[in-house]
Amino acid sequence: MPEPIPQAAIEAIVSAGRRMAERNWVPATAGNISVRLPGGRVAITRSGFHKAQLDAGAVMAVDMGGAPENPALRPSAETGLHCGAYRTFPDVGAVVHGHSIANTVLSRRAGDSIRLEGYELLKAFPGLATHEAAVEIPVLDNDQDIPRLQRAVEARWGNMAAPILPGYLIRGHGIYVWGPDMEAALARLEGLEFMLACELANLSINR
Ligand SMILES: CSC[C@@H](O)[C@@H](O)C(=O)COP(=O)(O)O
Ligand SMILES: [Zn+2]
Repeated sequence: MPEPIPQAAIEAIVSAGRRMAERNWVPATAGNISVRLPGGRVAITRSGFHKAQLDAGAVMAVDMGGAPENPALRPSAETGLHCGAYRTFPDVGAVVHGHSIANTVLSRRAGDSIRLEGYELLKAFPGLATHEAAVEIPVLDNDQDIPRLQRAVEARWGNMAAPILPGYLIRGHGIYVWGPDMEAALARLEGLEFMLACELANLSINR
C-alpha cells in the first residue's frame, strides 16, 4: 500500500490552482501543479481537472520517472516536465504550469528566448538584487511528445550559464516555473507573468 499524500501537499496544490485560476492563467483544464514529497515521490494534479476546482481526489502520486503509484489514475499529461525539473534540481520543491494570454502570445512571437530587463520585479528571482539586470527566459518549441520535449529542455539547460533561471516558456502553450516550495514557485510565476504582461502591453502601445 503506498503512503498517503501528506495533507499539506494537497492543500498547497489546491490553493495554487485557485490562485492561478483567479488570474486567468489556467483556462479550460489547462495547467498542472506538483509538489516534491519525501522518498522520491511527487504529488501532482491528475489529467483533465479544472484547476479552480481541485480537491484531494484531483491529486495523485507518481515516482521520479512519472510512473503513477495507482495505475488506475492518469497523472497530468505533462508529468514528465515536472519530474525532469525535480530530477535535475534537487532543491526544487514545487513546479507550476499555466497558460496565460501574455505567455502564449509572446512565446509565439519570440525566437529561442525572451529578454526581460529593467524591471523591479526581476528581484523576484534568485541572485537578482536590482532592476539593473536582465534575464533571458528560454522559449522551447511545443511538442506533444513530452519525453522528447523534456530532452530539449535538458539540452537547453546544458547550454545555459549558472544560475539557471527557474522557468521556461513553451511556444504557443505556456510557462513552467519552479521554486524551493509552492510559495516561492508562485511568487516567481507571478513575477514573470507580471513582466510578460508589461511586455505585451508595450507591444500594443508601440504599434
Ligand atoms: C486544456 S488543453 C491543455 C493541456 O493540453 C495541457 O497543456 C495542460 O496544461 C493540462 O494538461 P493536464 O493533462 O490536465 O495536466
Ligand atoms: Zn499545458
